[in-house]
Amino acid sequence: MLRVEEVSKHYAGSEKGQITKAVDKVSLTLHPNEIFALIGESGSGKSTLAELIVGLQQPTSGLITWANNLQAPKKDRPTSRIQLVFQNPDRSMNPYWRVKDIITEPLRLSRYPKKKAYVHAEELLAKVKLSADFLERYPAECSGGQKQRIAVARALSMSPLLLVADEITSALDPTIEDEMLQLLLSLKRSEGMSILYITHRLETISGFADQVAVMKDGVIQELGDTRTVLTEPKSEYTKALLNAAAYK
Ligand SMILES: Nc1ncnc2c1ncn2[C@@H]1O[C@H](COP(=O)(O)OP(=O)(O)OP(=O)(O)O)[C@@H](O)[C@H]1O
Repeated sequence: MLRVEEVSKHYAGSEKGQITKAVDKVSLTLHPNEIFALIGESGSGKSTLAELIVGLQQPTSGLITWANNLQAPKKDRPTSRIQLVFQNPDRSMNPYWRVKDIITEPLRLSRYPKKKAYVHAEELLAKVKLSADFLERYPAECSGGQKQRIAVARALSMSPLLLVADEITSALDPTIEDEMLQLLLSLKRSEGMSILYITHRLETISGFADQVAVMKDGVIQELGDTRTVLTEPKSEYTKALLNAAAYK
C-alpha cells in the first residue's frame, strides 16, 4: 500500500559540519489492513519517520510512494488517505469545544455541512465504544483514555486508509492501554484500514501488531512479523529490549 525506500532525514547540527541522522536509509512496506508497529527508545527517529510518511516533513533522500490503484473507501463523505493521532490529546483539542464539534472538525474543514456532520457524530463515538452522552461534553469532562478515543473518532471521520498512532497509549495506565489496543485491533478489522502504531514499549505489541520494525539511532535494526521478532529476535538490540521488558 505504501512503500518507504531508503528514506533519510538528516538535520544540520549546531556545530559546523555536524549532522544528526534522525532517520537513516529506512526501507519498509505497509500492507493494506495491517498493523505495523514501529518500536524504539526516545530519540530513535520514530516520530521523524512518521512525519515523513504523513508528509509533514520532506526526506533528505529516498522515496515514499503509495500504490497507485489505491482509493479511499467510497462513502457519501470526504475521505483522506492518512489521519494522525498523537500522544497528548489535549494539544490537538480545543478545550472550549464540545466533543461533537471536535470529532466532526475534519468533515467540516472539508466543507461537509455541519448538520449532516452531526448526524455522523454519534456513529463515530459508537465506533470507539463511547456512548452518545459524550457528544455534549467538553474535553475537561473526559478522562485521558476517553480523550484518546475521541481523537481516534475524529480521525475515523475521514475514513482513512492509514491511521498513524504516535505513542497514543504511553500516558495511559496498563488496563486502559490494553482496551485501546483491543479497540484499534477491532477497528482495523471493521474499517479495513492499516495502522502505523508507534511506541517505545515492545512488550505491548504481542497479539496486536502484524509486523514490527525496531529502530535505533535512525536505523532499523530488525523488521519482520511480530511473532518471529518477539520469539526469535536476531538483533542484539531487540534482545536487550525484550530482556529489559521482562524485568519490568
Ligand atoms: N527539527 C529537528 N532538528 C534537529 N534535530 C531533530 C529535529 N527533529 C528531531 N531531531 C533529532 O532527531 C532524532 C530523532 O528524533 P525523533 O523525535 O524522531 O525521535 P523519537 O524516536 O520519536 O523520540 P521520542 O519517542 O522521544 O519522541 C533526535 O536525536 C532528535 O533530537
